[in-house]
Amino acid sequence: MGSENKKVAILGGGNMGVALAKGMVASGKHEAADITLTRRNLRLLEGMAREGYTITSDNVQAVENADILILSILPQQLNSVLDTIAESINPQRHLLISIVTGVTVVDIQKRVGKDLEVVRAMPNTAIAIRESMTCISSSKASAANQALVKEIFEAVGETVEIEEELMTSATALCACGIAFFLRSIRAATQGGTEIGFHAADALRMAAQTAKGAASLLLHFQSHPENEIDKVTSPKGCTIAGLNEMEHNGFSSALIKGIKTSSIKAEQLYHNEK
Ligand SMILES: NC(=O)C1=CN([C@@H]2O[C@H](COP(=O)(O)OP(=O)(O)OC[C@H]3O[C@@H](n4cnc5c(N)ncnc54)[C@H](OP(=O)(O)O)[C@@H]3O)[C@@H](O)[C@H]2O)C=CC1
Ligand SMILES: O=C(O)[C@@H]1CCC=N1
Repeated sequence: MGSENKKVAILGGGNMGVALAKGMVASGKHEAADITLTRRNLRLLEGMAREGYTITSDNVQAVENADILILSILPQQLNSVLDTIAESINPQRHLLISIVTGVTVVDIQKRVGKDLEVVRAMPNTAIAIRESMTCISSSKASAANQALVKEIFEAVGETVEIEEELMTSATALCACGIAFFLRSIRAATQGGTEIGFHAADALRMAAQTAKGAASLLLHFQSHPENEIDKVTSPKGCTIAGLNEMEHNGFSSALIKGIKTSSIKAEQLYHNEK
């Protein structure tokens, strides 16, 4: 049975929970009526209810009505949610997918106290428009559940299967990465405004240029330097600007930021306990 016939409970209807639900329905493989979203402040999910999703503050009820459970709460909120739902989890029925940063499969299984199949997935906010890069670690799940999870996330973007040990690295590169690339577009916009464009025009121009740059790599499957070499004319303005950025630590700042995020991702849950 494919994921389209399954009832899904997304525990934690915040930024990612809502984006994931919208992406799943936009894929055409899921109906809003088959997806339940939970959060404590239900008022903030009223818009989703109007779109046909079931909303509730009752995590136990959501679990009892679902086949697939998706944990989308913050690491510091996890233990209390798992303690609430543990008794209602039926390992024969439920598959649990966790997108919670820095929490391992074993952490979840130990807290629930049952031999439950757990798959970790790390999507990013582009899941709302089905453009996520989702890293999945599902090697400990059955082949059927591995296929199910892949199907869910392939409907909302690209997927890659990775070792669980690399999950926090994937968080830094792909989930936090959305913010890093957006900040670079924001900075380009500020530069564009300083050299003569209205901010709104500069933003549109910078965003489409960034999209074109990423698309070149994906389309030609080429290395960034190959594409950069095509832009940098001898004695030209691109190499002058690029070198000025590098003298100011452009690549270094990005590399250091990604490493810092990866270390922090590892600590989010384990330092809380
Ligand atoms: N944001 C991102 O780009 C990404 C985030 N992640 C991970 O996904 C998870 C969710 O992140 P994000 O959506 O950004 O965080 P949010 O804070 O936006 O969402 C968390 C949600 O959980 C709800 N919540 C808290 N306690 C409970 C509870 N007891 N029962 C039900 N719902 C509860 C909160 O609502 P309320 O307070 O009303 O209960 C809130 O809406 C995190 O673990 C994060 O690390 C992963 C990939 C990308
Ligand atoms: O900043 C965070 O902790 C979360 C995890 C990945 C993206 N946002």
